Amino acid sequence: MIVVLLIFVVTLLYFLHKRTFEYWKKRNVPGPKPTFLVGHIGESLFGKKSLGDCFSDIYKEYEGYPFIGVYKMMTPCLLVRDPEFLKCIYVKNFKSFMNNDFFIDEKVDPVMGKNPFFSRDNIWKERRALLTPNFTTSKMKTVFPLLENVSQKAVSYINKQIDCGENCLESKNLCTKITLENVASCAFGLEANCFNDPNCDFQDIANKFMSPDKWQAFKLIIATVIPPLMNMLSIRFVTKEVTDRLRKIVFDTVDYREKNNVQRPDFLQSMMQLKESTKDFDPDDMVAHAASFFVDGYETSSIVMSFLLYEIAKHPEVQDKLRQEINDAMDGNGGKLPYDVLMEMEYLDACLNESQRKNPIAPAFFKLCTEKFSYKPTTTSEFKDIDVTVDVGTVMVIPVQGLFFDPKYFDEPDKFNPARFLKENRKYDRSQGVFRPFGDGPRVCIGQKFGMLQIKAAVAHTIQAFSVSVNSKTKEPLEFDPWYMMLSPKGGLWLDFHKIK
Ligand code: HEM
Repeated sequence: MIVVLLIFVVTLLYFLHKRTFEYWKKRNVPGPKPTFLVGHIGESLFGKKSLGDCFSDIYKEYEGYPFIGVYKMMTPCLLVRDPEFLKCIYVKNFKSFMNNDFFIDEKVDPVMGKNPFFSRDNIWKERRALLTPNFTTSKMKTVFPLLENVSQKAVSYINKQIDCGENCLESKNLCTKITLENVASCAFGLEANCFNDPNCDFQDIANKFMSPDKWQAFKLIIATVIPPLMNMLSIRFVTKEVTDRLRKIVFDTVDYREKNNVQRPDFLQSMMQLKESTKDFDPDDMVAHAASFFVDGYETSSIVMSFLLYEIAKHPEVQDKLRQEINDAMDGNGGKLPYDVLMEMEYLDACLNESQRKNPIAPAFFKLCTEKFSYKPTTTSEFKDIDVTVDVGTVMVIPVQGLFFDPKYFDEPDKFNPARFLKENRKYDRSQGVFRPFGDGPRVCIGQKFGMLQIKAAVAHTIQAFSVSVNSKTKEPLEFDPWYMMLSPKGGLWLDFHKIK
């Protein structure tokens, strides 16, 4: 009996495998041979490679092809190499690709479920429209003094560490303190106290939310690889404990402001106004959006900032040039770095771009096809002349890491070379617009301005005050934790700080 059952199961699996993995073959789309059940991401599922590396390797192998048929376990996905096709996905034919291949039901996870990143269709449109006014240039100018204040506190914190004989700090740890202080101040109008108390409330919430522990990493893998399982198994990104703590922070602060008639130029104030002026915007929406701002605002920016400091530390010639630009800007502005001046610092901008190119925090994105779409490379394109029709429900893989390290678009891609992003070198630019660290089109990162501003402010003040070098505790060449969906270097990025006299 058992043998018969076994033969039945094996036969069933064989036909399932054959049917699933013939999807691209039937459509004449080229691609590597998939592995039983795991498709092309087996090495990532077993922790041997990151998901970004899996797709980047396929990207390299299929040089000259505009797209490649791959499988995320048993889900057919189209990995897109052609920059023209990418433009269609992000901008030109946005209607066909408007959803991310991530979805969190707000009934399961009331904080992340209301985040635009995890929302779909018209609900996404409504939420995006509601939040957009909080991220305009004029809003950034309003919150800038709050960010400047935190940057100065970061400098005092590093100074204090040095005075206590501690020159060596872990970059991500330092940058998380900075971004947590920023979002606590800009989202809730509170001081997080991360520089004085390593166990402060916000740091504790952050540790529970996003620390690359195995369970949180596993949740991210499920959300990326089999998104529907998150809802089927009622898995929450933000645990009930963290949600309740964030809710208490928001309600206590709102209560205090209402009783004391306090007005502050921050995100929470905007949410309070929305509660008053918008039908169907209830206190839970206010909590979810303020909490989302907190969650989105600190982690991505702290990873980007930590790599920028590391690259600057590793390249003394870049550091000298950057410090010169900062000092010149400060000299011309009474020892200060006002918003407009910071925004015009070209070399700082180039360093940030180059660091994001070399260390992309999201090495692959996934978009969902929502309306049938056909693509054929143009006759002038350098890609092979093959076409494809993408059906509704197909997952599109944007191989960010593959594109950012392709020598066709970036000379000597392994080299940290900020000069490639300077205006004077634009005439040599061959990148065909593939550099999109914040995405593009209607779904571009809503917090791009805020993220860049907080990184630039903190890095400029730090580099002005300290010379930075890499400490031997950093394990080089860097190796990344394959379980963590964003970039997490094993052992951390340890940097030495020395006061500039
Ligand atoms: C340097 C830091 C950051 C990076 C590299 C980054 C990157 C990204 C990327 C790649 C996307 C996806 C874009 C797409 O789907 O095409 C995204 C979406 C998003 N980001 Fe950011 N982000 C950063 C900072 C922030 C900050 C500071 C906030 C808010 C305070 C934020 C809020 C969001 C939201 C809400 C979305 C979803 C937008 C939508 O789907 O409409 N991000 N981000």
